[in-house]
Formats: sequence, structure tokens, C-alpha cells
Amino acid sequence: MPEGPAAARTIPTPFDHEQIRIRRGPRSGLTVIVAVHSTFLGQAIGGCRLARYPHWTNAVTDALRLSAAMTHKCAVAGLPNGGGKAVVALPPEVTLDHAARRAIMHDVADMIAALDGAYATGPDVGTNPADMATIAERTRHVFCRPPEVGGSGDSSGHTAAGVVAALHAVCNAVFGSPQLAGRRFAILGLGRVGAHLARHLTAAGAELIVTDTDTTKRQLADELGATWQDPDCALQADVDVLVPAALGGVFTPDTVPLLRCAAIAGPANNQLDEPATADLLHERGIVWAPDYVISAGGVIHATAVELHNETSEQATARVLGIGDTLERILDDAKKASVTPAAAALELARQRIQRPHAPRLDQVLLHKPGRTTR
Ligand SMILES: NC(=O)c1ccc[n+]([C@@H]2O[C@H](COP(=O)([O-])OP(=O)(O)OC[C@H]3O[C@@H](n4cnc5c(N)ncnc54)[C@H](O)[C@@H]3O)[C@@H](O)[C@H]2O)c1
Repeated sequence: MPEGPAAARTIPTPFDHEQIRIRRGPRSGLTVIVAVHSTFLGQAIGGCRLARYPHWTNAVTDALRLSAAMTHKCAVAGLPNGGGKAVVALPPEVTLDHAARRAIMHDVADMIAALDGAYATGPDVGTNPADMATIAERTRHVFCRPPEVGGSGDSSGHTAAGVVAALHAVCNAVFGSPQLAGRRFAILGLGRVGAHLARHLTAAGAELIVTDTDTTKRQLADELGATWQDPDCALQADVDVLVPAALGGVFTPDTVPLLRCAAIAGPANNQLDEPATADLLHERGIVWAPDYVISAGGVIHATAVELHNETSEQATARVLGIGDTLERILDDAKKASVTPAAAALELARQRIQRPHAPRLDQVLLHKPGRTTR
């Protein structure tokens, strides 16, 4: 390993985890993965994802990438935390009743408890504050339980608030005005965050195209007077800003040439199939606001309120700071003639140092090879 200042500023790679635990849950029978990417800045945090995967190994890949992105997210947000993620791999055909869901959450909770504070979880795709209350029955390392049991509740409104702050910054950088009124947006995914964004953008006077694979969400589109399109069409919509708010991997060498937007800014985690896709977007003149920068509102709010005892107003002010952070990143990128992705990574680099090499006894089942960077 090289020594000196350059080495000290090296960021952990996506496959450079401190701990990866994979276990078949004794109650649920499902594969549960907990990936702790880094605790260098503090306790690793990141949501618990409950999603369908063709095979549990796909869930491992997801956990590795998502937990690494959480390290970047926390660093850029200025949080004293590292990145982690819990993923439960649901086989495609399985449906869950109440008892099965509790069993899953207790399996997740026991794995978190065994990490002895290295990682704390919160809601993510497929889980909610009530699930966090179930996890809290077996470990205290959990965020966003419902307010009635002492947590800060659903984080999606705060995530959306951070994205809105980022959208103002993007519009300012790309169109010379932070105004959202009259701009055209396409929101891909009308889930918890996407629905908040759709309501906010409509109220701000923006023109909206929306989509979701769940066609029951069309009701919200009708309510808001938004144009409904199917997911493939919406991706190619002729809009000012595309707002990915569903799952990751949307932008690939195949989809980038189809895009007709000026900018992309949305909460979906891991939007690029590979980091190099940021260069393809840049070459097409499309400004990509790095997902981990602008989707940090939920985690910023939850940690401020639940860990640092800040008031909701103080926490909200921090969330809105995402707009300033993105403005700085877009400005740095322009000055250095690099992509916003590269400028964001440099900001993360300045805040993260490479953690100590993992102890072998911490890597219980799986330690993928280090990638070149
Ligand atoms: N909830 C938060 O606070 C938060 C915080 C940070 C990042 N994120 C990320 O934002 C994204 C959305 O989160 P959420 O909490 O709203 O999730 P959600 O599960 O509530 O919503 C996701 C929505 O996307 C839809 N969808 C799935 N595949 C789709 C596709 N191919 N095309 C269009 N729609 C599709 C689903 O039907 C669902 O309505 C996720 O990537 C999540 O990791 C969420």
C-alpha cells in the first residue's frame, strides 16, 4: 500500500468493506446481508432494504454497492458516520404476512445486535417505520421508528425536501434561475419520495410527467394533473430535468443515448450502472447531480434529531444545506472541467481516510477482491 498524504486521502473502494455478514435467517429462512463499508468517520448507517432478487447473490452485490454509496453520502453530508446497508433477499414468488415480516425484522435485528454498534439501520425500499419498531425490540441500533414510540418517523419527506433544494441548485446552474415554475420534470417512480416530489413540484408550478411500474399510482398523477407515461417513455421524455425516484441502475451505455433531458437529479440510490456512465452523461452535455449527494435529506434529519438531539427546525436547515453542497459541487466541476461525479468524489475524499485494513475474523463469509480504481 502506498504511503504518505496521497494514501491517507484514499477513499475506500466499493468493494473494500470492513465487515460483510451473510446469514440465512433462522426465523424467516431468507438470506439476510449486512454490509458495513466504513466506520472510519463513525458508526455506519444505512437503510434496510427488503426487495425481490432473482438470486440472493444479486442481493449481496446490491448491499455492497449501496453500503459504499452510504459512506460517500455521509461524508459529503458532513455526518460523523460511515456507510452500511442491510438487505433481505426475497425470492421472486414469496409473499409476506404479518408474522413472516416480523420474523424477517427479528433476523435483521439479531445480525445488527451482533455487530455491537458498528452499524445502525433505518427504513429503505420495502421497509417502513413500523418495521424499525420491530427491529428495535431486539437492538437499539435503529433509526426512524414511528414518532409515537420515540423515533423520528418516515424520512421520505425530508429526503424529498433535500431533493427539492437540489433541484433549485440544478436549475440555477443549468438554466440560470433557481425557479421551478414552468420547468418540465419527469419523475420516475411515485413511491414515498416520488409522491412528495410530485406534490411539491406541482404546487411550485412545474409541468410534470410521471411514471411507476405500479399502475395504481396513476391515481396520484390524475389528482395532480400530471401526464402519465409508461416507464420506458418517461425515461426518454423531452424535459428539463429527469428525476429518478425508483430503483438503481437506470443509466447505462444503452439508455444514455436515448435521454432527452438537460439534467438529472433524483433520490434513487445508485442510478448509474457503473461510475464511468457519469462520463457518458457529461459527453452528452447532461448535468447529473450525484445521487448520494442529493438523497441525504432523510439520513441527515434522522441523525440530527435522534443522535444529536437537534430540533426539527435545526435538522431541516441542515437538509436544505444539500442545495448549497450541490451548488459547490457543480461549481467545482465546472471550474476543474470534470464531471459532477468526480467533483463530489473529491469532496468525499477530503473527508474520508482509508480505514484500517479489516481483520480477517471480521469477514465472516465473503470478502470480494479489491477492484482497481
Ligand atoms: N425513502 C427515503 O427516505 C430515501 C432516502 C434516500 C434514498 N432513497 C431512494 O429513493 C428511491 C425511492 O425511495 P422510496 O422510499 O420512495 O421507495 P418506494 O419503495 O416507496 O418507491 C419506489 C417506487 O418506484 C416504483 N418502481 C419500481 N421500479 C420502477 C421502475 N422501473 N420504473 C418506475 N417505477 C418503478 C415502485 O413501484 C414504487 O412505487 C430508492 O432508490 C431509495 O433507495 C429513499
